[in-house]
Amino acid sequence: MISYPEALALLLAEVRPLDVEQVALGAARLRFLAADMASPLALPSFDNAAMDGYAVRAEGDAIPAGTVRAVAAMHAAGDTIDTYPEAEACEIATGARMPVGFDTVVPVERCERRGGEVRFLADERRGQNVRHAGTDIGEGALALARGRRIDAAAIMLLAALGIDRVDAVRQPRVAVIATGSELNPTGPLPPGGIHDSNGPFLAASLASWGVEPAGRARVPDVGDAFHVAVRDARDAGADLIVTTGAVSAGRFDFVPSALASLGARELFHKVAIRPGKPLLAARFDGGPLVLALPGNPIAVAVGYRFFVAPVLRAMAGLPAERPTRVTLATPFTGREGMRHFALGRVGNDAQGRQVAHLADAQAAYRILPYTQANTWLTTGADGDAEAWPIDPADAT
Ligand SMILES: Nc1nc2c(c(=O)[nH]1)N[C@H]1C(S)=C(S)[C@@H](COP(=O)(O)OP(=O)(O)OC[C@H]3O[C@@H](n4cnc5c(N)ncnc54)[C@H](O)[C@@H]3O)O[C@H]1N2
Ligand code: MOO
Repeated sequence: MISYPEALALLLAEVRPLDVEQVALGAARLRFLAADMASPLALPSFDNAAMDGYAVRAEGDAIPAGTVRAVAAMHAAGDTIDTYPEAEACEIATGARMPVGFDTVVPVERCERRGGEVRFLADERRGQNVRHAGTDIGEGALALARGRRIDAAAIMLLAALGIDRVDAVRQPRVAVIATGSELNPTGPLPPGGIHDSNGPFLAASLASWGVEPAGRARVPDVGDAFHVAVRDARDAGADLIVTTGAVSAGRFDFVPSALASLGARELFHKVAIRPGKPLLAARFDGGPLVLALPGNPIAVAVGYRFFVAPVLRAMAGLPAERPTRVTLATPFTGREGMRHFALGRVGNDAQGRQVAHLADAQAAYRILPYTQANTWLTTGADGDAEAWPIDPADAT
């Protein structure tokens, strides 16, 4: 049986990075930047007040308590006039550009205003409460690097820089097909029926990654519905088709033969992993990749996390994900020759060190421990473990 690294290498050899397209900032969330972005502006673009108060020109290093200054004007954020040549003090709002020659802001709480004058109640330092141009980012500096996910923080910076279009990687088009005659939507179940949870799980996971859906189907184990769903996904231009179930050894495990009859070339079937061993990968020449995940829910979670996500990363032009090293609270003994993917929780021990605990009672059919875990764990060479975010969309 093929090992996990061998299987992944075969799979990734089939992936080409997706094209780049220009996207409006409002539609760019969850995509990946296709190029480094240099800052077209300095931020802040001008020296401005950090507090509401009075702008003054300090004469020495300090302004002693009791100093009185004549107030010239109210200077608010967005005001275009910025010279008050005769003024001693200028009432100023947070964010307003510092008037020319003014260098210090005294917060209003430490001021006493009497008519046209202001008196300072405490000693003040020269230069305080001014945010200088370029102290967030300088003009021409690297704002965001290629491969950076355009998340809300990136959108905040891009918007502040006045950038309304970005070069981003095209979203991958992914179809999901859940197989199983026992599967039902939510609602009352017939005898022996279960609710489809793999389909909604994959749809949610793929949405959190930021894929473009290219079809979603739930098909029985008999008839030609699977063939139709695969053809529909190909016709919809899917880059990747993810199926669940019917891929192991049973009488109704038709996915391997159905994919072959549709003309898909098998890359591998069965990987030395737990859970998820029966997993199959195939490719339609000139068409989509197919990842056929075994039906048990946690085998689907593993298939998504450790096969689908690396493919999505490669499509985005990202390098392989790097897990963090963690110490296991109790040693983990898996089966020789198998790569085990375990659920766990990373937390602090009594000394404040980070340790990982394996979730109790893990099994491929048990969903509850998955909802309680905060990390995936794989065992490292030296008995320590590698920790991976539960949702690969959270990986950097
Ligand atoms: N004789 C053998 N039996 C099994 C083997 C094997 O190697 N030899 N492998 C076991 C392993 S490991 C797994 S995993 C499962 C995978 O089997 P399939 O991929 O063929 O999946 P199914 O039989 O269709 O389903 C397995 C299990 O998962 C439930 N399921 C399926 N789809 C969904 C869904 N959309 N939502 C929720 N639950 C789903 C299904 O009802 C079954 O309980 O095979 C072992 N057996
Ligand atoms: O390995 Mo299967 O994928 O346990 O459930």
